[in-house]
Amino acid sequence: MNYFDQDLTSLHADLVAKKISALELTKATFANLRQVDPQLGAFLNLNEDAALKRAAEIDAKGINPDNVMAGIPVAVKDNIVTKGLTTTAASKMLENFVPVYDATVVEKMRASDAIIIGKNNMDEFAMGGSTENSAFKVTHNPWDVSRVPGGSSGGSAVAVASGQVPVAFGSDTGGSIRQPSSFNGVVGMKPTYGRVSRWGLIAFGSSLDQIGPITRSVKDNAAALNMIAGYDQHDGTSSKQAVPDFTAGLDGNVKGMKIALPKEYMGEGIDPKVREVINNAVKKFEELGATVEEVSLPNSKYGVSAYYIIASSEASSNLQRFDGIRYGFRAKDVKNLEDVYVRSRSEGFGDEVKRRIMLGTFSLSAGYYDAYFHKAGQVRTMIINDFNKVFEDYDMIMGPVAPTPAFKIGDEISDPITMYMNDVLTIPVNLAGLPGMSVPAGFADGLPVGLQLIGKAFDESTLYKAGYAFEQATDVHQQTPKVGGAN
Ligand SMILES: NC(=O)C[C@H](N)C(=O)O
Repeated sequence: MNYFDQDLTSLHADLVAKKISALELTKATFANLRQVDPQLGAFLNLNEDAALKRAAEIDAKGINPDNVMAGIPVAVKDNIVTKGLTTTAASKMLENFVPVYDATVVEKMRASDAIIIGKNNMDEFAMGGSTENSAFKVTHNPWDVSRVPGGSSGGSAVAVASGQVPVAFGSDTGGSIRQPSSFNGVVGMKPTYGRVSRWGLIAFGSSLDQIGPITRSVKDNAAALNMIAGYDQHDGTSSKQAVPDFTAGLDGNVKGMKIALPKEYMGEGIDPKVREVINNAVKKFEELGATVEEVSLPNSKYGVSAYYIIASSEASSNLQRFDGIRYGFRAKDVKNLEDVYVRSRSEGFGDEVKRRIMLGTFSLSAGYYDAYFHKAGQVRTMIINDFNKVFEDYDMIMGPVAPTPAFKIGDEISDPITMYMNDVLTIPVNLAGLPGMSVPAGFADGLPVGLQLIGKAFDESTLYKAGYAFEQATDVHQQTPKVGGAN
């Protein structure tokens, strides 16, 4: 069974009415996955035995009619630790790593009786925008298998887009949920920094990383965020802000909403076909009674440079723990201690990860710190100020997610700067810690294009409200990709 014709509401109704059991649903999910995923490669490892056992337990105790996630199969990006289930971050360094604890989000999934189906492919340690940096496999875009799925949460976005699971969880440091969601025609939310616990997320850029849901519809996305949001004593940066019900207020009404369209997001470097899709979305919002006005985020253009200094600096520190001693990959036939470090890290990490470690170590080193890391922090403040100024007058910002639709596998991987520029429109949102969502907006030459909605801190609700209204007014989200509908 694929999930193209079902959403969480209808699945939940069927489970409660016992039209299908959680066990039958789980079995059907694996049966379909075995047909579909060999063509796509969204999963790195499956959790089949444990999932079937868990589904039977959930059936035995009964589906809670007030919990829409009960008995629902979900997929999890492979940088989110799962107790007893291999978690590799798509790195040779962690090829055989079986965590001894669950990430807080995974604990919440288990507490909600969601069923973890497996772990999704990604760029190694979440560094990349195409999933081509995985040490293990290539993931293909279900709309055109010669194209990348985006990244770094490419496997999670493909698992949902191809109808294999109704919900997947990714992480977003500079666009890693939103860009693959845009490339695959699904809904992806990067929540406000602090909204979701990072405990158990294998750290990349700790001041930027957030976990968020990927789904086929806005309402499903809101329900999935309900499950994972909230303060966690294990994550000092998680927020005590009250968590609203994100599915409330989805009424299709955006009359009077004031929306800002940054001119920098629609200018040079943006594929004209992407711009056309976004312009049509603007018209749709205006028809629905919102006002859309052009604004400026003048410092956006410095975002990519600042991000690759900040994120790489944080990564160089976070990845020090992979030293060949404590856990993870250790090189064979080593001569001495230094050889353990050097060879384990040289052989265990892929090229992009090494590039970031070197970049980060350089920008943190004495003599360069002020010129790079400190300066990048100042740029970050300017970007935050740009957003604050716009949000004095507007409820929400919108624009494209990425400058282009999905590109061909192999086309950009040898050119890091081109790859980094993919994130030019998503990175500022992470630097400012704001919520950002990709909603399917249309197609360019048969490839999905996402609309990015950016909100005030802790105002995911406005994004869901607007995204829902847009979704109801278009049929884009009902289209299905070439690969996925096996049975
Ligand atoms: N991790 C992310 O959010 C994606 C970004 N392309 C990066 O490589 O850093």
